[in-house]
Amino acid sequence: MAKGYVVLETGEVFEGEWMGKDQETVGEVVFNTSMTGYQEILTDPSYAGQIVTFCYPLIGNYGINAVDNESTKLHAAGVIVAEDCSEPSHYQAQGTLDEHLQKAGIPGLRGVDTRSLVQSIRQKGVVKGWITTTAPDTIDAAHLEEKLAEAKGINQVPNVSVKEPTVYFNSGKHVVLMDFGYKKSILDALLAYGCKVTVMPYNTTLEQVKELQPDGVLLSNGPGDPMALEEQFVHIRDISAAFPTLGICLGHQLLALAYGAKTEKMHFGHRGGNHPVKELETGKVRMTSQNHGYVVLEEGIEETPFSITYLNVNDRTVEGLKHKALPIQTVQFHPEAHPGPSDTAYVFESFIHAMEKETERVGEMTYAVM
Ligand SMILES: NC(=O)CC[C@H](N)C(=O)O
Repeated sequence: MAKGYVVLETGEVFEGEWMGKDQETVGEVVFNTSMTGYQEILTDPSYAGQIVTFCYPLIGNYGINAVDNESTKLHAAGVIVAEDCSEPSHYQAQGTLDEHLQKAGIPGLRGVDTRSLVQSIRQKGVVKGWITTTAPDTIDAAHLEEKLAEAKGINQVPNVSVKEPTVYFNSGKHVVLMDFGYKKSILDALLAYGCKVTVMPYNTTLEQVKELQPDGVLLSNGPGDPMALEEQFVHIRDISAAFPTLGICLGHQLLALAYGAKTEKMHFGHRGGNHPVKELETGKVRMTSQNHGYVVLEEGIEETPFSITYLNVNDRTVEGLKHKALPIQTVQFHPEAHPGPSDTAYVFESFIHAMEKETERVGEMTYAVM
């Protein structure tokens, strides 16, 4: 098997064996600590343009199946694993990770010292990397810089968002799902609660949402820097002021920014299935699924109409917000899980409840006028 290398922006080189598509790649090198869920992670549009390093030492052991996709394609730019299992064992398995990467056109490396690679990212922060077969001793700084400049930019949302509205019919509350790169599990969670869902492009305006007469709006997860979507902030603010709103991950960051909060890039982000968050109202700690590289800053929240609902137990970063007057709630973590624990699935219930309360409130107002 051909040798391959991941060459980091810092000049560090990690060696491995080539797997997947026979084609070089560049992207931001991030790591995920989940023990399982590699298929969901690689198909999550939030990873568009990133090279995902799996911390868990054995990946691919239950193969790739037809049910765990979070979207219709693999979005990660590359994959790095310590050991890749070539003989998966699972009743649903339809192939190996390697085969799947080849078909999807995604390159990867196996046999990499992922512990050292992750330690380096933890120390120096996320950096860009280049997966290549070029012998590292022939690469000079200018060549590396030129290659890394090919990495996709921080605004991948227009590439992953739907272009046309898509409706999923059901009998319950009607939710507009603003698609910044939504995970299928978010749609599935809404459908499981009986919601009718209209998936709308990321740049939908208040007028367009109003025409659909929804009961609520959900702003999805998605790739890149939330500040790259600055021109949408005014629309996001208008939409969220008009309907009960839930923001998840990128959706949370966008809502916070739309109301005047600030975000920053984290040193190496939160990506994994066991991030503890504390609900401030109850003091309860819950395990959450996470995947983000940016974070809403606590400083400055008091100048916005939001209060903080959740904090990360490990680093005290903001994990959730609630508008003080309007039915707007946001979470940085992923209540839909996939992969990871579903301890916070109740967030969807609370959103349904907010839509029901709003229907009641509007009903009472109509009754009072009559
Ligand atoms: N999963 C997400 O929505 C990620 C949000 C954003 N792209 C970040 O990395 O912080």
